[in-house]
Amino acid sequence: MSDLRNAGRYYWHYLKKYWRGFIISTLLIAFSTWCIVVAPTYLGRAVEQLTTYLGQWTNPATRAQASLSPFNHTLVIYVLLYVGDATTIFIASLILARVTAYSTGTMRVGLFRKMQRMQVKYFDTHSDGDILARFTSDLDNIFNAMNQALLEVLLAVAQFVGLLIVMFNQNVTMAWVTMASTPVALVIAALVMRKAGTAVNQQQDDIGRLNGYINEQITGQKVLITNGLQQDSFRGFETYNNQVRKSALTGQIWSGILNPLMQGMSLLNTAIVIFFGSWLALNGSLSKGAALALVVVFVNYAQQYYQPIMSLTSLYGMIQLAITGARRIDEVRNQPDEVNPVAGSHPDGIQHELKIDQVHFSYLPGKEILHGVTIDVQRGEMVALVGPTGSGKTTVMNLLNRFYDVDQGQISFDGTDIRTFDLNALRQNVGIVLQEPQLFTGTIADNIRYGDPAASMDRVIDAAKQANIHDFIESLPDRYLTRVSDEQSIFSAGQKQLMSIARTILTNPRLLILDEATSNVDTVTEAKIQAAMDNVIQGRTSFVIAHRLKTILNADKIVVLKSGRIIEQGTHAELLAENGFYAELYRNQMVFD
Ligand SMILES: Nc1ncnc2c1ncn2[C@@H]1O[C@H](COP(=O)(O)OP(=O)(O)OP(=O)(O)O)[C@@H](O)[C@H]1O
Repeated sequence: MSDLRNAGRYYWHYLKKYWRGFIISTLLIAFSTWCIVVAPTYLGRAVEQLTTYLGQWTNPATRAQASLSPFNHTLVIYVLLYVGDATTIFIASLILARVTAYSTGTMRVGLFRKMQRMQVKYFDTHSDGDILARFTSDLDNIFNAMNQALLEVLLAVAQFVGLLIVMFNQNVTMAWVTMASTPVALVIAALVMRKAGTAVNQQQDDIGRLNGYINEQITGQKVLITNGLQQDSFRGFETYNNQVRKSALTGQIWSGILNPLMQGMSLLNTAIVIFFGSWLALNGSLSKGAALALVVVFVNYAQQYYQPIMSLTSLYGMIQLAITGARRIDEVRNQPDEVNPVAGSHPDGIQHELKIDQVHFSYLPGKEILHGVTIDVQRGEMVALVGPTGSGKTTVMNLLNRFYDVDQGQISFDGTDIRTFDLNALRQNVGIVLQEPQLFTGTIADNIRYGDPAASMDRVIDAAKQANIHDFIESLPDRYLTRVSDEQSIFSAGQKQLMSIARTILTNPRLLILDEATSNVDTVTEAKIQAAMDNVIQGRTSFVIAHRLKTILNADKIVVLKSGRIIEQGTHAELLAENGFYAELYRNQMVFD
């Protein structure tokens, strides 16, 4: 039930904007219900008028008075009522289709905007496929349900209310008798809906996991092929696919069982009405004829009474998917945003020093990764972070531009805690060249000016020259206007890295973080990357996460991390003289080089 409440809140949030459309549709639907309810009375009147006409016409004495015009008149009204019903339903469905298209469009925008505000932690802990499923399968389910069910729901409600009014107008006791089975039906419906809800939730979560798996297998296809793991990959797929099949089947069974159960309740209801009506005919104060007429009328109502409920339950599978979709999208909406201080100050680069002061940090509660790390960096200095894999180098980088916040201690620019800076302003001061650079769909020029879309072509070319990628770009037929995307990249891994360096150079950051990725490129490209890095580092305060020690020999400070602790710190010469961990690491690498 809490899912239902939350879904209600979720839909209200997006639909309240369209209240006018709803009111107009509701009025139109009320009018169409009135047409349908009133039409049979005109049919009865028409039959009565035709009988009168035939009686007069067959009698020579009255034949002159016989006229078909009252009958024709009634028949026209009867036809108009049905035309009115069809037209109003058509207009209402158009309005609701518009509401559906606009509101699901707004939901998509809301979800996308939320993604941009969310903490990096969410993306680190959820698979891309699962996140994508919320945009695709969940939003599609919501769209389908709204498209098909919204009109039906409004119609069913109007029909139900109309029927209650008519029943209570006719006979209050019989109206209560007709409604007597409602509590039992509600309890049954609530129980089944609960089961169906759990199953459909499971189904959507399983679909998210399946998508995540497929996404991972597509991304890692080359690794799979190289290692001959296609069969294992397929087995993994089968496991996830079977889970989806099982939960989808369970969901369908529970959702599908509701409609037959309500049909059974409808039959039971009719039996109750016949039984009580007959008792009333035999024992009540009404004349036998009137009581019998009442039974006939109410048997009719009893059958109609469950119609709206049944039409809602036949849509239940779809509605449940939409409720689950709302839950999964709401889950994202409820994720905490990045913490951005109100009226945060703007850092003016790093005038004197950057200090990482006694920093403790854990990604997961109780599993500390950094244990009191302290690093002092003077303006313009280059610091190299060195250490075995998993020692915490990338984690330090993650803290410097607040992908994550420290648990204890602080990071400060010129004595000011970076958590007090406006988040955007802080990030404008920090440039990062990631180990796995990303390209976006667009031209090469667009990709270089990604951080500053207004940058002139001259600045783009200048950045590309400094990054040593200009000559390659010039060799392409469309040069800077060549279209690229991350999947259809024309760049090698090393060239992609150079593109990423060009992008960072263009934004002119005060603090630079380079996650060095020279290990998987040829020596010529490596030299180019090294030269580009030297260009970009010049005159800036910088952190370099170094995997190849020969690239950091000139660093002002080399910080050696091991298991989240600093074990050595100094210049290359100092650390060699110390003859500790770094010296050994260096000697080992020199052997290979
Ligand atoms: N998002 C995350 N959630 C939980 N733990 C994480 C996360 N990212 C990293 N870790 C853990 O934090 C520790 C430090 O990881 P980190 O990526 O900082 O190491 P690193 O020194 O940069 O390694 P490498 O040289 O391999 O890049 C590792 O034990 C890792 O398992």
